[in-house]
Amino acid sequence: MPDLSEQPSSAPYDALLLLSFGGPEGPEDVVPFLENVTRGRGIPRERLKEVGRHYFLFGGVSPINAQNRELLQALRKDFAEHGLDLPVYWGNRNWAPYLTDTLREMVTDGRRRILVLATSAYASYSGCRQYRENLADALATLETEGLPLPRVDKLRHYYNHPGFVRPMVEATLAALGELPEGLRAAAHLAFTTHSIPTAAADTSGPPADHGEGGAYVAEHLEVARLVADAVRERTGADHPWRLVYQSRSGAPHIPWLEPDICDHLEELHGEGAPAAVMVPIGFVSDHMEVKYDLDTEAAAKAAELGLPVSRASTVGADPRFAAAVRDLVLERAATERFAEGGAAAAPERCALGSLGPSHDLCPVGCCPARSPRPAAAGAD
Ligand SMILES: CC1=C(CCC(=O)O)c2cc3nc(cc4[nH]c(cc5[nH]c(cc1n2)c(C)c5CCC(=O)O)c(CCC(=O)O)c4C)C(CCC(=O)O)=C3C
Ligand SMILES: [Fe+2]
Repeated sequence: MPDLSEQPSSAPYDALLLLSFGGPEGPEDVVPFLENVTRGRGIPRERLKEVGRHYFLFGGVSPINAQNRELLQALRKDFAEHGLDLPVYWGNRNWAPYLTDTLREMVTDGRRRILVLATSAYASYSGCRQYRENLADALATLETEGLPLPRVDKLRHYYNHPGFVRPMVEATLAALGELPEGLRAAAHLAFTTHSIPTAAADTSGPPADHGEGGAYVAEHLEVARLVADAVRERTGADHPWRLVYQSRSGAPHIPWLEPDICDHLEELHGEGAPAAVMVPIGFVSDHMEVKYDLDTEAAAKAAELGLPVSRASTVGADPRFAAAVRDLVLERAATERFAEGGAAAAPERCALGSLGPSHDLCPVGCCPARSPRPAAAGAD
């Protein structure tokens, strides 16, 4: 007889929603996609033309949707193999399947208590609050349609979860292995993430974390350190490392996080570094920011300099990441049951390093928008 108390329970949740950015799937999608991304965001036309060109170089197809389909399959497989009976849906901010359509489908299917996994591991306006605003907008649309409103909660940031960090350690080791053998031991590690305006970085995370760089920079530095330490333990070599940025947009007079990966490669070359590994810790899959900004642009810069580089892969649909999501779902479900008086104890919360597990509920003032808008799944 199976012990039913051993069955993993996601109660009170009745569905998981994978919430992502979305990307174009053909040349005719590129301009409407970019219009969706930049609606009301004041991105210079020149930058948009430039970014459109990146997509056209790849046939107008972003890899991100295929990667999310893979992640969806990996999650369903992991849940099924571990007896977790929780349907998984997928919706995007900027392209089909659109979040509003998915949420409508979920409600029509009878889902009333929804947990959200965003494909962004860190605190920031773009990676956290903007998704919460998108959820609020979608809920408002369902309300105007007279549909019942589900309760929506968002999983905590998972940047320091071992299921996110450990695949990146393996990926960094693999990328070191792609460098010429004689250059490996002294190769630099360039941990890279999306640049954001310094004003957005400074106010990222809960108000208590605000200050220079905010939670955004602190969380990335933590992951960089965790990966660098684990790599040193495995190779015995003390690779110099730095956190750098990529994919800057916005007006030139507005300060964004620096240095840019290309400037950093130039600096490394100038200092006589023998080789470098680019480790895109800021991204969950090898989407366009990785394929173009690193594999195309930064790789060309390195070739021009004569600096050997390789690039570590992101976690993507790694089974360890899928297992981490299951762990986070079960943890949050148990936390809710505890809060509602249905469980004897709060669950353990898995996190590497010293920052500790991130908050479940974004407090008031977490990653504020420039102009305040309704946001779901938080305290405000
Ligand atoms: C922090 C962050 C992440 C990581 C967290 C997360 O994953 O959420 C991220 C991810 C992504 N960004 C993406 C694409 C774009 N981001 C843009 C613009 C911007 N991103 C920003 C930040 C971030 N972006 C910011 C501050 C802007 C400026 C304007 C604004 O405040 O909105 C623009 C407009 C043109 C341009 O400015 O480059 C595009 C096309 C794609 C899809 C890639 C694909 O298609 O494979 C993905 C996963
Ligand atoms: Fe936040």
